[in-house]
Amino acid sequence: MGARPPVPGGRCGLDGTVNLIERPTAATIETHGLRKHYGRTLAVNDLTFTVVPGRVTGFVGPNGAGKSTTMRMILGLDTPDEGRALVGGRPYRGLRTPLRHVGALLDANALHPARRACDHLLWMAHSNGIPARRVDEVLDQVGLATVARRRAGAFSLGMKQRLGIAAALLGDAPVLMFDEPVNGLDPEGIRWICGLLRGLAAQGRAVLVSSHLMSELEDTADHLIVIGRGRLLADTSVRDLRAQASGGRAQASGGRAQASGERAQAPGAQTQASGERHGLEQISLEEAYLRLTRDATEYTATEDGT
Ligand SMILES: Nc1ncnc2c1ncn2[C@@H]1O[C@H](COP(=O)(O)OP(=O)(O)OP(=O)(O)O)[C@@H](O)[C@H]1O
Repeated sequence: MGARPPVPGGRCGLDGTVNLIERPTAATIETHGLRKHYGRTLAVNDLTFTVVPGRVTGFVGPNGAGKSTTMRMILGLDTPDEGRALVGGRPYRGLRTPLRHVGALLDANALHPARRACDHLLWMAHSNGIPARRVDEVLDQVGLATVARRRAGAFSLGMKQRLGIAAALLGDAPVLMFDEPVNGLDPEGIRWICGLLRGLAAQGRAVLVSSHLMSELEDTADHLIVIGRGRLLADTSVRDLRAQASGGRAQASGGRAQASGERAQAPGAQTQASGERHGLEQISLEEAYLRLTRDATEYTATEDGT
């Protein structure tokens, strides 16, 4: 079925729907034994995890760990050498109207620079049987309503991120996936997206989000998939990861541990049951993450940067 071109009228100029009936998928992402090489680089190595509905799952790992590759395989943009990825129990490539099943932002620059923001979204909506009124709704939701008719190529990185998020929201999908969505966003924008992610999960959607900003994830994610060198290092709740790392710190407490304990006292830090049990101050999620991934970090700078 071909996409219909936009017509003038209204803020984004359209009202029309292409109806494609397809059974909605469940709100899950599953990977089973995913493996992917690029030449001699083993980017993803026997990766199995499930993202469940109703919570924000952070997808974290050092640079080059394989997060983007995994997300591309989930979206059928890369083919695994082994294993499979399913969205709502089905392979992405088998979905006729994929935006209705999974909304994703992988690369904010993946847009036609000469196309107006609203037209970019209208084409996506048409090809996925999504009512055109959703375009105005999502532009409002991401704060781009006033620049809807501007060419996307002239957008700043932060504006492109918002447009990418709008595209992900377009299909009202039960599964959402964002690859470093806070890149380029200002502090207000970062706060906004953290709230948005929590809200989407509270509606019962499965939300998978990669980020290097552990402090933001600490307040946003309920669960973490941690990978390093393509392998699964942890599939754990945020609470358990911090509690476990804090337990480990008890054997090696010192000045550094004291410092991280102080940080955990900051507003917003969660009280951890096991920490209280052992009479420990909790370390931050960032510290827990660094401990977990220190042997799986490929690219580290020397201390003085030389
Ligand atoms: N198209 C490609 N061709 C060759 N190698 C690739 C390609 N895409 C990824 N890789 C390699 O695969 C590995 C995993 O990369 P990937 O981008 O998935 O990691 P990442 O966890 O998303 O990293 P970052 O946090 O830095 O974005 C890296 O060694 C990377 O160089």
